Amino acid sequence: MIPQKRKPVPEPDAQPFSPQFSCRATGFGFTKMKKVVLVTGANSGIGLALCERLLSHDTEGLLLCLACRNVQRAQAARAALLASHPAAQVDLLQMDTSSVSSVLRTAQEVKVRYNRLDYLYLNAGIMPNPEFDAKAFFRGLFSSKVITMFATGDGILTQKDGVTPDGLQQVFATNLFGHFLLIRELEPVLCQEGRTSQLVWTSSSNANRSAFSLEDIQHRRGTQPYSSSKYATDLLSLSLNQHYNKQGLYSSVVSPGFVMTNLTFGILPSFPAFLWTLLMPVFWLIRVFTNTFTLTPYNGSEALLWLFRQKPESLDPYAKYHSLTSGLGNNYTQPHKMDITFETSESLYIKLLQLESDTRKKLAETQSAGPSLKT
Ligand SMILES: NC(=O)C1=CN([C@@H]2O[C@H](COP(=O)(O)OP(=O)(O)OC[C@H]3O[C@@H](n4cnc5c(N)ncnc54)[C@H](OP(=O)(O)O)[C@@H]3O)[C@@H](O)[C@H]2O)C=CC1
Ligand SMILES: CC(C)CCC[C@@H](C)[C@H]1CC[C@H]2C3=C(CC[C@]12C)[C@@]1(C)CCC(=O)C[C@@H]1CC3
Repeated sequence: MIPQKRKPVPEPDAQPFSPQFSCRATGFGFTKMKKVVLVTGANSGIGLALCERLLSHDTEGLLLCLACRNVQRAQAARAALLASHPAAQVDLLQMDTSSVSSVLRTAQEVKVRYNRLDYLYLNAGIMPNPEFDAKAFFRGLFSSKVITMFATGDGILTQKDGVTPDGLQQVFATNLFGHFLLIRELEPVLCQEGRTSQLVWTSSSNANRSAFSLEDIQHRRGTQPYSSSKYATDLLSLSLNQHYNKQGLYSSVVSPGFVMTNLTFGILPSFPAFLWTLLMPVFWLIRVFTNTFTLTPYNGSEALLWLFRQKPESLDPYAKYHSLTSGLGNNYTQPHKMDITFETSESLYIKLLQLESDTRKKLAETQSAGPSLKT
């Protein structure tokens, strides 16, 4: 785990039944309990902007935990957050969402460190080896689908996926399955009597039913693993609500819009970052026609922050909450019904439970075989 200096602030309450905003007695009188918020992929882009905005919203009432795969980048993000919010408590965890053992180890550490988890932002994500279809893009520019194309990226992007050392498809493992395992492992801290917890997924407008198949949930055979993983995210969120709402756990999905981050810079690799910046006036113009061009991580994190402020019971499990920015640059959040069915979400859930069980068995076998048998 990442070494860090911890500030002498009170630990969250040890009582599982204590309400979210309760006070507890300490040697120095009564102290308001901190809400514990964990964000995956928090060291850059939308995740980092969210952390910044959460701390601006409530510096002292939150215990923010950044779960990142790269220790140096995580430490840099923590330093940046503390520079603007010196009174904040920001912890670090090393976690690679694409690795089963890393997720299980991190979950264990979370359970040891914190005995409550109020918000879990499932934000880490990748779009590896993207291929931009310039021909389809120019055809799209002169078609009736031009606005949809700019809002969703539909029809102009494909990716080449890889396989993880656990034998899972890279995009599926990183964007969806690692997060699913994390939730399952964290059940004891997420589902506590007398308290609600929220899961917030960074999904995408690129989630598309046509890219997803229940017969191939990992998208081994297609060329749109990213779109498939985000559609699966939408389905999974619905089934998590079905299975966990009665235990006080609620799940929602967000579409941050089109945001310029490391992920999107990778789409046109021959296009250096400064050229994207030069295109800003073009993007501002496009924003007049589609409010999905949020462009900055700050704007893109709007719906993620909005959900933080909502009562989870009031949220619609069939809605995707979109971060939107108007032509004049004003941010707002709007729910849109998702193109998903209850039956498909349940079928996916069953398949994920089966994969979880297979993966755990495989890991146990590898571990019992001992390190000498590992390649
Ligand atoms: N940018 C956009 O237009 C949109 C983005 N999204 C989604 O937003 C989320 C955040 O992406 P964004 O901010 O754009 O891009 P960034 O690349 O800036 O952020 C992605 C974050 O995920 C982390 N990450 C990647 N792989 C892993 C892994 N295996 N384990 C742990 N962390 C990992 C990255 O860490 P590291 O720095 O080490 O790579 C990084 O912190 C993603 O889920 C993405 O799909 C959705 C719609 C639009
Ligand atoms: C003038 C040209 C260089 C403009 C090129 C624009 C496209 C590269 C982008 C238009 C819509 C964008 C988009 C995404 C990526 C970049 C675009 C295709 C996403 C697919 C990125 C990841 C997501 O999750 C959703 C985004 C939707 C819009």
